[in-house]
Amino acid sequence: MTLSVKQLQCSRGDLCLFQDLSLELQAGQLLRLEGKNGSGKTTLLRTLCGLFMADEGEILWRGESIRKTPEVYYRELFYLGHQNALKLDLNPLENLQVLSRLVGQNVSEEVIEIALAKMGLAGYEDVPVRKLSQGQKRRVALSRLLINEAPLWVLDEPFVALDVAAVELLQSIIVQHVQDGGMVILTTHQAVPLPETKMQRLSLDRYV
Ligand SMILES: Nc1ncnc2c1ncn2[C@@H]1O[C@H](COP(=O)(O)OP(=O)(O)OP(=O)(O)O)[C@@H](O)[C@H]1O
Repeated sequence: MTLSVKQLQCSRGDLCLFQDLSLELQAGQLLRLEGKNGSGKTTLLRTLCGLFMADEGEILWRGESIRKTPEVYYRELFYLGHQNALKLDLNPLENLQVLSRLVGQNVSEEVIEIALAKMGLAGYEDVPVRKLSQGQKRRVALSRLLINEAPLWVLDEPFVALDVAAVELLQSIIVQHVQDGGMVILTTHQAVPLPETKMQRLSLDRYV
């Protein structure tokens, strides 16, 4: 299981954010993407998820272009962007049910309740998401990490809005996923310790 990025170039308008960017990530590895505000981290993550078109280069998953076999790639990819992608009128349980059905998963209510409880949301299962705090909303979105089956996680600033306990919890979930042979690509401006021996770092500052 390998993700290969070859000579990628991305622009926003007339501004070239990065070019000739290549990387390779294997099972059991983590990539920490670094760079100042506006350097193109979100653009790169969105490009890796097929949500933004690169000017040049290619992205291969298991040796095949993600454009050629998108159904394989999207089954094995979990993307969490800045937005939590939650329906405010639905409660956490309903949100997670809908979101897992969208990716073809049928997760039982019990499994979702366990995930919510692990994320510190026991007792909030039936509360409409609009009544939750920012950090609680983020915790609902992050509960998806505990129920999805994708090996490749792409996480854009996952630690934002979390308190110290939730940061530690998320850290341990990421470490466990990597230990289990999964792959994680993330950005964070926070100094969160992650397992150095399994981690690659890539700074976009050298591309601008
Ligand atoms: N929708 C858009 N249209 C035009 N330009 C955009 C758009 N989104 C982002 N940009 C520009 O692309 C550049 C890279 O933005 P991007 O969000 O990828 O950076 P980032 O490294 O994730 O930043 P941050 O650390 O602030 O989240 C910025 O200069 C930004 O202004």
